[in-house]
Amino acid sequence: MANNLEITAALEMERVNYNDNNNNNNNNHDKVVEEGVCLTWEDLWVTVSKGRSSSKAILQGLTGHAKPGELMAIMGPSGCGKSTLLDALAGRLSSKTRQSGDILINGRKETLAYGTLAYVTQDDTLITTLTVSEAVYYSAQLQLPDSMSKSKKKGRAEMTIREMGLQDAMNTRIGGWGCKGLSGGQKRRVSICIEILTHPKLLFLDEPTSGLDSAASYHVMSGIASLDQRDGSRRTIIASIHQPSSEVFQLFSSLCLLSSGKTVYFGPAARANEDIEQGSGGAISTEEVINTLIKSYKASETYQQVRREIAEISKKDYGAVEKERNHASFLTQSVVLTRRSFINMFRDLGYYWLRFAIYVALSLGLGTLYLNVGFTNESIQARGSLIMFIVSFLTFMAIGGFPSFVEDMKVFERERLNGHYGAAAFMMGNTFSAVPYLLIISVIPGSLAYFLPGLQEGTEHFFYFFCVIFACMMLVESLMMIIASLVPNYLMGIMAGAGVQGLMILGGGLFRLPGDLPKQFWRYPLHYIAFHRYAYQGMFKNEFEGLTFPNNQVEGRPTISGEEILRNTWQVNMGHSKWVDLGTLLGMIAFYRILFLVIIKTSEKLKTVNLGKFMAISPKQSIQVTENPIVTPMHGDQINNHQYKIIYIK
Ligand SMILES: Nc1ncnc2c1ncn2[C@@H]1O[C@H](COP(=O)(O)OP(=O)(O)OP(=O)(O)O)[C@@H](O)[C@H]1O
Repeated sequence: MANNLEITAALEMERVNYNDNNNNNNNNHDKVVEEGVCLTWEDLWVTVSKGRSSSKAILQGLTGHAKPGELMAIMGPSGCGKSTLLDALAGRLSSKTRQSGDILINGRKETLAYGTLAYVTQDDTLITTLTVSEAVYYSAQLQLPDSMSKSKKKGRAEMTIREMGLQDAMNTRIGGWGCKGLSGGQKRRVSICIEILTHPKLLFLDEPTSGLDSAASYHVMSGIASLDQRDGSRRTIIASIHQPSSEVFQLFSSLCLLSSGKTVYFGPAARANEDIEQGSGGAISTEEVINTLIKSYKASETYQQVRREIAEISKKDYGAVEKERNHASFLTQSVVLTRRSFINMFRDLGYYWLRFAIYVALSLGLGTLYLNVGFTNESIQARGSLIMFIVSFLTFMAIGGFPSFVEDMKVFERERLNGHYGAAAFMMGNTFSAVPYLLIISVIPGSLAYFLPGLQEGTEHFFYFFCVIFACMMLVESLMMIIASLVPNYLMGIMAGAGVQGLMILGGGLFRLPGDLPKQFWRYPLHYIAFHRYAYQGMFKNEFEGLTFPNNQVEGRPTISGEEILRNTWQVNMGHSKWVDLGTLLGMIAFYRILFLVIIKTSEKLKTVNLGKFMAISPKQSIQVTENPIVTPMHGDQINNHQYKIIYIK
């Protein structure tokens, strides 16, 4: 932990850097080299296909620009395409949509480095158990390069929190059980802090004031508006916004007003009212005004002015955009994510502690039910059913952590989409952070369930028992993470998880002995892929091998050996040792985790085009057109008139 002196020094350095930046910017103005990112878009169409032969145009030929130092509002009624425009400009459209037109950076096709673009989503998916300073500092560690010292990262985090006016809430937890936490506006500002840590040049905000009252909206928006003045880095900020108050509206320098995916007004926010009044040509109702404006917009002087400005932008020298920025290494990200997740689990009572208490209670229940089970012939059945309960039900209970897994996935999806870290680092953090808790559950409740009934004596036997419980719990958690990455909500996840585990328990070879399992499905493949099979068999060998019981069934044979019971009663495969069964379980953990990684990597490819990186697009240069592009009729007349190209994004 960096001490306060170091942090103060780092804060001071950040300020000096900002001032230097400011001076450089001013100097650059003298040399007519503009700083920052200028975004232009021309004839931008976005469509989604509706069935085989038709598609719906969400954005219809939009043209505009956002310059450095500008705060632009995208406004319009619900469903007019604000979020779609924002996503298109940020390169985050889902791969299900199609896009055509030019989106350029500083008049050119450029790729912005990681960290120079940020996107603040509408939902505040935050880890609620963390305090504001922890949440922002963990993010700083995940995003800023390893070469930056800890104290500098801490300084950057603190500076950003102050920039967004959250200094008084620095040590307040965001939310969580039994904690009032932050207000909606404060949460929104934490989300913004997390995204601006890298000092992005281009900042997108999707409805930053949604759900907030007018005072909170003003607080959030004035924080955003003043970002530029505070660090002088001439950011280009674009925000979609719904019905802002006049105070909030005055903070914007330009406005893009949409209706049904078309431009109603584009230009300086201060002139909007006047221009709209003039352009509406005496129309009275809002609908009439909008229709008149849409019709006249492309023939208007305002539109010609926008086109002239775009042409000018392409001629201006904005200097080179940053091509590459350093990022925290995979190892750092894995360690930070493990630590963050560990703390989250520690503070979230429902995650492990409640489960731990229930495990203790159940294990005490088992201990008293099977107390000193003894070595009678009846104890054979008792030992068997005890193991069956432990392997099936105690591990099944890991399903209780499912809502938390879903929350983890939401945070991951936001952070991953914004390019904070990779899927592999998340998988590592998620795997290792759970290990200490599962070890505690395996040792303490495991000991109660083992020693109270008096299962087979010996350190090796208990060690094996503990390893199998631990492996099974890791497996159930891994399985649940796979399910969490596939289902849309936790109710469906819990049902799917319970269903899959129920089938595996049935096919494990205990409720129906392996030889009696129907061949189709139950034996091949279920019996072999259900981890319960290896857990049951390993646990049975561990318990029965080496023991002898009285035989009260066959006359003339006073005893029966554990090996005979395994072979004849439980049909256990004695061809390999119990350690092979344990090894198989450990191998399955690795397999499940790799499968989880593959699924999240595949699904993120399907969901979006860019991850954290932004690539300006131009139909002529950067987008690959499929060999035989199917040109879908899309508001046919307009397409033909304007000769739009339909472009398929890879
Ligand atoms: N991937 C998609 N598939 C189908 N329709 C879509 C898709 N994305 C957006 N739409 C539709 O396009 C229209 C515009 O959606 P968008 O979310 O951009 O509107 P919005 O102006 O941001 O609305 P709101 O203010 O309510 O958030 C809506 O009718 C929406 O249903």
